[in-house]
Amino acid sequence: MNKEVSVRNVVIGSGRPKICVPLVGRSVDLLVDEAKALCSSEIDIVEWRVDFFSRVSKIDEVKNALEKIRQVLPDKPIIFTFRTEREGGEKQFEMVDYFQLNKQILEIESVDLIDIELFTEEQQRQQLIEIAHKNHVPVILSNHDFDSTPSKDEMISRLCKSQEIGGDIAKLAAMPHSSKDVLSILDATETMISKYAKGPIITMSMGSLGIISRISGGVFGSAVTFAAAKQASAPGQIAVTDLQYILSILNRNDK
Ligand SMILES: O=C1C[C@@](O)(C(=O)O)C[C@@H](O)[C@@H]1O
Repeated sequence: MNKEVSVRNVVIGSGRPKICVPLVGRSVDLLVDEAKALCSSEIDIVEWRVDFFSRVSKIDEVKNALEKIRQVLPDKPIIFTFRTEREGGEKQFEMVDYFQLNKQILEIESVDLIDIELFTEEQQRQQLIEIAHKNHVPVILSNHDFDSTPSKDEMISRLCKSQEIGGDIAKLAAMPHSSKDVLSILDATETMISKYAKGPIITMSMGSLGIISRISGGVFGSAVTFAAAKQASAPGQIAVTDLQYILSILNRNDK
């Protein structure tokens, strides 16, 4: 039995896949509008993609925006994510600033989960994981390949590495060039769950070819699926209302 990760009232890694919606507003007002639009929606988790925020280099403004989002969504688990440019993010940012930003956010203890990229400098990355754990914030260790889909073995090895070095949840997103690539990521997910997973796994195949993985990933063991409200944060995300409807059919007998 794999360990689940519980944040607020959401158990990641058990029952139906959880729906996560990214907030991508560039200003506080836009973020608050996006958050308000989600208030009455039956989503499980929100991800603040802070790399979209125009004032991301001003830590006080980041903290203030986070507080405003929290006021609108007091009970929703919030993932804090700065996606680096080389893994599909919006902004060029020095890595020293990436580590500093994440560290300062962890210290104020107002996020429920943090996304840290696997392929970052080892010592700093491990220090960040340690700080997260000290502050009781579970870590999603992530890797995104916007150009291609690695081999099944390589995907498994990255997911295993993510859990070995302290990720509470291992995540991998890859771009397919064929339907075989999509099958390969679903296959890697299933192998992880049946053989190697120590905690929840999140995978997705991106772009239009990969949409099937966002809908059906839960069948193979992916614990969270990302959907768009106002604007997608990655290629292939479908509208949250469509995803909710499809998942309600696929999970009729589940909680
Ligand atoms: O890692 C992910 C997954 C994602 O890239 C996707 O493909 O849905 C979207 C990102 O916002 C998130 O951080």
